[in-house]
Amino acid sequence: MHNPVALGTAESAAETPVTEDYDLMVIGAGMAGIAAAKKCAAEGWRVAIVDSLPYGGTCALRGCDPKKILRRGAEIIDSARLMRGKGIDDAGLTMNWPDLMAHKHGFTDPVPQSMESGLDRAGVDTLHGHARFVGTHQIDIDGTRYQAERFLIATGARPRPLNFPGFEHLIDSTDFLELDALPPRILFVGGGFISFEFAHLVARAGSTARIIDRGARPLKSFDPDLVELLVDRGREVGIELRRSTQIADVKQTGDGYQVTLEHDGIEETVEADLVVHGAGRIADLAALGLESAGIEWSERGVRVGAHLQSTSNPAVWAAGDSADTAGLPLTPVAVSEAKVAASNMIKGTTTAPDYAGIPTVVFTIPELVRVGLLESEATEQGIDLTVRYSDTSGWYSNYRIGESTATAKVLIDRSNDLIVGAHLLGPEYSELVNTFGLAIKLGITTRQLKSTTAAYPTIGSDLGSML
Ligand SMILES: Cc1cc2nc3c(=O)[nH]c(=O)nc-3n(C[C@H](O)[C@H](O)[C@H](O)COP(=O)(O)OP(=O)(O)OC[C@H]3O[C@@H](n4cnc5c(N)ncnc54)[C@H](O)[C@@H]3O)c2cc1C
Ligand SMILES: NC(=O)c1ccc[n+]([C@@H]2O[C@H](COP(=O)([O-])OP(=O)(O)OC[C@H]3O[C@@H](n4cnc5c(N)ncnc54)[C@H](O)[C@@H]3O)[C@@H](O)[C@H]2O)c1
Repeated sequence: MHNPVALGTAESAAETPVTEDYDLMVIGAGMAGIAAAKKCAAEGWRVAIVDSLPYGGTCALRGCDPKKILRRGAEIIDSARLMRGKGIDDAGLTMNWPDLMAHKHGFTDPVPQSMESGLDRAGVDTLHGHARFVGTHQIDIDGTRYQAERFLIATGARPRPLNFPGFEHLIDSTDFLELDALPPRILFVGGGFISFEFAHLVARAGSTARIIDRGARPLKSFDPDLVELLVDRGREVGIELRRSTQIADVKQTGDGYQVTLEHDGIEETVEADLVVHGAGRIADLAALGLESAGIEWSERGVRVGAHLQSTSNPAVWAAGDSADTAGLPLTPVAVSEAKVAASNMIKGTTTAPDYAGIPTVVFTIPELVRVGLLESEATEQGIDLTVRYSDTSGWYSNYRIGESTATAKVLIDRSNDLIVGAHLLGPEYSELVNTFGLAIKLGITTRQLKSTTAAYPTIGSDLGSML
């Protein structure tokens, strides 16, 4: 933790004294901000980082990591159920939510201190408070003013504001990951990552899950055939999906909620004990005073050029969920963009991030995975495709664990034998996709991939047969 010392006066008309003068100030101590701060400090730059919340950001504290710890409980319940009558008696097996939460806290609680210590060791000044631009090269942090030659905006994303009557009754993903108990009936607004992942979790914990999506197709960025298989598998464990349905309003009723749904002009009211926001996230920029620094932005993020520098203020860079780039709002993308932005600042270069081969996973049970192009995108690009579609449910790996929903769709460019997309639905396929990602990134042909030998029997040894 850094104690500021007053240095001089502000460069602009502002009269508040400027406390420090840095080579780089990073706003947001999530995965993007921390990666960039360390990289620039390693070059001998004077670097400061600030966050209004404990250090660690969404992924480590309120997203990927705690979510997947809680999912472990659901995995065990589901795995035992799949082995019912095959040697496992799952009668009486239950998820103890408070114990699972305590297990989660065992991971998340030490994160802020350990992140901050790592930054301290790297020579980065660690600041706390809400940052707001007050000039092209100045920010205010809770009444103290700082000046820097450059800024990296890495403020992440927040739930998209909703406007139907009663929206204030919804809890968001952060609240969900802190729940003391799971109530019996949970309704999720939106048919994306958050709703599907949480619905698969609560369904194994004994709650009923209902997902309301305003679109006809949930999980739109994934292969539509595989999404339908996942929806069917979800139905088997009690997850109900309503498509093309709007929320008309949410009313509190004693200790629960009445949610009025509207589909094709017809209204229907359903009961829920909890209503969860899974209707998308927007860049967290509205309270950052970007106008004071002439920084163009939208809800997609800070407008940046291909090398992540602001299109309107050359002192400003952006990375991760708060940058308007072609990269998806995912942790590996945030880290990769932050490293590219830092490298461009240090070397004065104009490198663009390379998003090729970065996989994305919906951590449902089983998991849904994508890397590379969708089949429709590849066809639109005129690629002469071979589509290798395999129902892998009967393969040894899935037979062994009793899973009856598993599929692979691999898209291969016939002209050069390169994989352009891989879409998988099945247990442990979130590990297998990393090999597909490697092949896409490094331009490994299917012939070369098939020439490698995996340990047997492993999920990796199924890869050759998927090609
Ligand atoms: C429930 C959930 C599950 C997810 N699961 C996955 C997953 O499994 N895999 C995956 O790849 N991605 C996942 N994501 C997405 C992933 O968490 C984000 O893409 C990633 O955290 C973005 O990192 P970031 O550094 O850009 O922003 P963040 O980690 O959000 O960090 C931004 C930081 O900026 C701070 N901040 C904001 N405004 C200010 C301000 N004005 N002053 C000071 N500080 C400020 C915030 O407090 C925050 O700590 C998930 C997201 C959610 C919500
Ligand atoms: N495993 C992961 O990598 C992971 C997990 C969770 C979140 N995330 C990140 O967080 C982001 C946000 O997740 P998310 O699930 O909130 O959003 P999302 O963008 O994945 O899905 C939002 C869904 O909500 C629907 N929707 C929007 N407004 C609605 C309304 N008023 N009523 C009904 N439906 C509505 C949309 O049609 C869409 O299907 C994701 O884009 C993802 O990048 C990633």
